[in-house]
Amino acid sequence: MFAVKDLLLNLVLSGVILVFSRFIWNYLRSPLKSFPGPSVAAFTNIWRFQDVFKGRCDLTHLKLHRKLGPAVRMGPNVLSLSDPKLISQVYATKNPWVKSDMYHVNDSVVDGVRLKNLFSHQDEKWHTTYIRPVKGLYSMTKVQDMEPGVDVTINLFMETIKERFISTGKPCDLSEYINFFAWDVMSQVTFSEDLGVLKAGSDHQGLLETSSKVLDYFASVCQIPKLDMLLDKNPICRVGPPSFGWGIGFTLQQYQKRLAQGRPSPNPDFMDKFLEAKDKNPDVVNDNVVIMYLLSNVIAGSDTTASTMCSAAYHVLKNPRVHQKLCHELRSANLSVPAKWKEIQGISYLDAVMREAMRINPGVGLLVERLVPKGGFNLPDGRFVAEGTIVGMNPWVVNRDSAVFGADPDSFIPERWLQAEGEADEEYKVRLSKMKGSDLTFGAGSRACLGRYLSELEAYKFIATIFANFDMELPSADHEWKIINSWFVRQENIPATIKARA
Ligand code: HEM
Repeated sequence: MFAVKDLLLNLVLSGVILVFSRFIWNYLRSPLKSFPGPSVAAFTNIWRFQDVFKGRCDLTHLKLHRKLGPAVRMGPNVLSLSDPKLISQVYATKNPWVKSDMYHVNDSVVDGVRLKNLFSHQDEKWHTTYIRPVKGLYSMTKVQDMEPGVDVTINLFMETIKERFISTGKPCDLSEYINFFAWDVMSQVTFSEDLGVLKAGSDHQGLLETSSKVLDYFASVCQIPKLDMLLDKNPICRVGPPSFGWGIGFTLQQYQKRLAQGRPSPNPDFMDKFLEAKDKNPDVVNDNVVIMYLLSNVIAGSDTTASTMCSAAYHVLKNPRVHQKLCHELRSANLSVPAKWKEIQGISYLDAVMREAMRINPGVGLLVERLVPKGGFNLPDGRFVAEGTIVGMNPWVVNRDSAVFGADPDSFIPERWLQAEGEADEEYKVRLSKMKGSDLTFGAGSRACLGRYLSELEAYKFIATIFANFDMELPSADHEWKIINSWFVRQENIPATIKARA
């Protein structure tokens, strides 16, 4: 009996000694000892794991940078940077720095085979090969082909709101309904069929909930990517988040239906365009690659765009001055319902509101990590960062740099995007271009967001249409929403009373 007890005690003690030795080894080996940061972060990545797990690491990152300067150690080998001047170096277009191992966690395993995707692949050659056949489909000009699909879903949203909330007087949680809209619209433009969440008024298939759980897992575990091998990618016993089973099943079903019924679909959609890409590039695009393209639309493009639209709706409703001005601009433009993309181009206040909504609440909220290449590099202040160090910038930190974005960067002030009274044309041009070039909402360089213009088309049209047609109000001036940052940033609790426009 005593022997077993002693053995267990010895095992526990050895484990503790091993873990502490590892921490000390991490510290001694760390190339970042001279950089400031939380002391525990010099020994272990567990510090950043727990910080992300709590769901507001953007606040921690912002606080640390404001206190400690533009380079903060977040782990034994992880450095967070905040100087927007470094964007073009860390996220270069030519000879891009490789993505760190955090992205491995985003791979999926099907029948024992690890499947990578456009977002997670670290190999730039692979990435270039597979993005080339479809990249052109996401230009601002080409995404306008998808406008009819966006319109179908905006109409459905308007009808649903009238039926469930305007006619009953019940408050509508915009965070929920904007998410339903965002998932349905991305499915509509991808497959010409929505997911049915708006119609049901609920996440009846559990797809949105699964997405949140997958993201919660990704965000924390990618801070210590090796953990993934013990959890989700464990070959013996998987201990991971729920899988996207229903979403994958829906995608396969839609794909098989399209192959059986023939093309094209009545409205242009991405599935037709991906099938055209398959015809033109048979050596690169096969059925599995088409499925990868289809899934990346829905999975990468729904939560992120919902986050932007929630941010715009919430901040406008919280700021009566902005609310009044936006409604005035939109309503005097006599827009169609839904508002057409071409009609809203000249409404500079709408553009300012949307840019500010993204600046203050970018849809991605962790460090966007890269590996420092051979030879290392010097920070603008001369400090050296060695090759192999993981560096990253958090859009939530960079987007609040007052040297670029002006005074009061934590406040929602759309006017910062407009020409100020007395500001010369040239001065404004330079200031605006600096702000646009420093905004990290959609990432930057060779791995910048593929869906940026699609997302903007959808979000601008949606916000223009609802504010032009509905009078909305939060329950009180001091009402606060809830933000959860787990790579993608989601929001909860935006209850609004909605009436048809007076
Ligand atoms: C407001 C909405 C969106 C935001 C804030 C956003 C943000 C981002 C960011 C920051 C990255 C770079 C990640 C990195 O460097 O690690 C990215 C990449 C990506 N996004 Fe988006 N995104 C949005 C909408 C979309 C949409 C609508 C789609 C698809 C239709 C999409 C598809 C992708 C893909 C495929 C990548 C990987 C690109 C690559 O590595 O080449 N995103 N996104």
